Amino acid sequence: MTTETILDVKQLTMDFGGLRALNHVDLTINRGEIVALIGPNGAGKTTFFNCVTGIYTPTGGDVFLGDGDGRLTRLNGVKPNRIAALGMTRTFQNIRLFQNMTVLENVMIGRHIRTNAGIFSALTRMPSARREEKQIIDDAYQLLKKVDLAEWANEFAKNLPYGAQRRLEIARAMATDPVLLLLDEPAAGMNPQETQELDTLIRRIRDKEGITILLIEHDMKLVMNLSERIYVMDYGSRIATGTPVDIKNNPAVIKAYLGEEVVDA
Ligand SMILES: Nc1ncnc2c1ncn2[C@@H]1O[C@H](COP(=O)(O)OP(=O)(O)OP(=O)(O)O)[C@@H](O)[C@H]1O
Repeated sequence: MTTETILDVKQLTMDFGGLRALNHVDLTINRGEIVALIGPNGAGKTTFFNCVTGIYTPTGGDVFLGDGDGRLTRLNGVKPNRIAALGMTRTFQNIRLFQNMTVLENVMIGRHIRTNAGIFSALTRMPSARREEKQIIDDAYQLLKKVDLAEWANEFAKNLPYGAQRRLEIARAMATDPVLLLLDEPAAGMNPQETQELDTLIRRIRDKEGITILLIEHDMKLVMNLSERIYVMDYGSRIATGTPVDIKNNPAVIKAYLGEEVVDA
């Protein structure tokens, strides 16, 4: 652990009945890094996200969120909303937008977590909430600009092209001002052009917004291009960690992926 540590996961273990989905996994991320978590289907990647974001209570281990200045908060037992407010948010493997709300409203919902007024007073239009509401609209619009969706602000989410819906999910996750953003298969279902735009967007989020990124991804070309460090899991255990070059040439990784065309990117 260093003063730059944003996420420090120690010996994370998760059992589902007799199945050990995570087996004493350690993972550390420093401020400003783009890190990927990869592994064959069923390796435990999404379970890892669910445990660190408070959706599941792990069987064992510790999760600490850092502020990048040496202060760490232990997240064991903390609820997902509180974890988001502390600075870690995520997207999901399957798109989870409010399809019948506008693009702007989808981001505003994410933003409400950050404000005092909360959703109730916003919905009931209390006078005290009005100024805050205007601020939320402005902030949400600024966020849409950052993911190149400003021109879609008043469109229903369901009318967006697929790649744009995925970008909207990222904007909504960014609405809570995270220090660390967890992306679960952000390129899933994207065509090559959308994936290229996603690559540019993720870099921009890190470089311009200073947000640290951890992504789960099966698109090895994207992973190898984008990540500075990679963690590899198989059957719930961490089997390798290193730079993209290290990982490409790691025999344990090649063995885990045997039969899948993923390491030749
Ligand atoms: N809620 C649950 N109850 C029981 N078993 C579960 C649960 N969630 C995940 N598992 C099991 O845990 C293991 C790890 O699953 P997980 O979804 O974390 O893998 P993954 O690496 O994210 O896979 P993929 O790349 O296919 O999304 C699998 O064997 C899965 O069946």
